[in-house]
Amino acid sequence: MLFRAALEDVELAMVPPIDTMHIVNTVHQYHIWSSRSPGDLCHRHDPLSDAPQPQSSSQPHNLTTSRLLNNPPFSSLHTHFINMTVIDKVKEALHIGHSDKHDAASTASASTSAPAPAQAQADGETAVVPQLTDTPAFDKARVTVIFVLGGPGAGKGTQCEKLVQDYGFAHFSAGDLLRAEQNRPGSTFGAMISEYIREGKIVPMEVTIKLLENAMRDALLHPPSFPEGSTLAESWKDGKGLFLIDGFPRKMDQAIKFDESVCESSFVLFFSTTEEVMLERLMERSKTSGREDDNRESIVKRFRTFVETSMPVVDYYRQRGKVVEIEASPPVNVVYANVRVAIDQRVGLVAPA
Ligand SMILES: Nc1ncnc2c1ncn2[C@@H]1O[C@H](COP(=O)(O)OP(=O)(O)OP(=O)(O)O)[C@@H](O)[C@H]1O
Ligand SMILES: O=c1ccn([C@@H]2O[C@H](COP(=O)(O)O)[C@@H](O)[C@H]2O)c(=O)[nH]1
Repeated sequence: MLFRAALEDVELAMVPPIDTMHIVNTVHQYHIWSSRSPGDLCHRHDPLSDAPQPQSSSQPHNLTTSRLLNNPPFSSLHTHFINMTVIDKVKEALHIGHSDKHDAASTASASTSAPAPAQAQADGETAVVPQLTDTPAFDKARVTVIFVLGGPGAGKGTQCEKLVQDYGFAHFSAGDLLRAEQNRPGSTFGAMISEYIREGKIVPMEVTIKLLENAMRDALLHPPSFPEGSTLAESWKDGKGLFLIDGFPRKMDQAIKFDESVCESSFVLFFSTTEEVMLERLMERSKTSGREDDNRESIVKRFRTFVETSMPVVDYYRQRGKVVEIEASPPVNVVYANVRVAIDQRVGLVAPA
């Protein structure tokens, strides 16, 4: 079976038999849960789940997609799913269109080159479509979110590490969370994430936003500990929190949905430098990083995605006066001195000397 899912509270008879897209949307609208498996990220068994308990197979009204697809008038949808690649299947289940030229081109090429293991993994597993809300999970008066953007290898992670040390931020890299999910035993999105990362493409927003939201929730529940009464402790008191969200949002849909369903960001730290500098840094990093996308072919694709898909996000925030641009070419400590000025001015935090 290609895409098994447990649908809660829906009877077959209740699903209106209209066209294929309508059915896919209907599938998406109802709650789709996976069986859950242990994971170790941020205290969660499943970092994509916001349900307190796994779905029990004995629950009433438990309708699998396989049953749905095998029943007329849905069987044509079944055939449709059989002919799809991993990325297509996920896009369709998440009802994401092939809206931009780059995505369409990359998907087309993936459809002829999808690796067998990825296909096998997607074929045998349960689909999880994370559900995002229409209202923010966190109050921006208590939770400070700073987005950290810049091209691949600009030095975002390096600067974030220093900010964590000095200011007590919780740092979540969207790429790291995706890689952890990719490697989590039992993840139904592992193969899909791997394929997107290798192609330098942006994973469907539902997955990334849910990973970020859950990581933030866990950090608020288990805040870092600081000496009582210190400025850093104050930042995490009474449900308050300070977050660096690194390498996100990379696409406009993510930017808008994160604001809507997680928390409005305060501002964007944007690290700018040339592709030449970034390429050199990434090639150096590739000697030790073990990252499957730290190779020349993936790096070129990532650069293209950055220019075509992510720079419009930076421009969107720039038009709203929310971008602090930092020249990222100089040595780490020179860059960091400018970062500190920006943080001190914009957040009003004072790091220990
Ligand atoms: N200012 C700098 N000068 C020289 N090297 C740097 C500088 N900043 C970071 N580096 C090095 O460049 C490489 C990329 O840095 P880093 O991993 O922080 O980039 P990134 O923007 O987080 O990358 P990605 O988007 O791919 O995750 C690392 O090996 C890091 O040590
Ligand atoms: O919001 C995001 C962030 C990242 N990705 C994918 O992950 C890789 C690696 O990201 P890094 O920030 O360089 O660690 C990126 O190329 C994307 O494929 C994503 O899909 N969505």
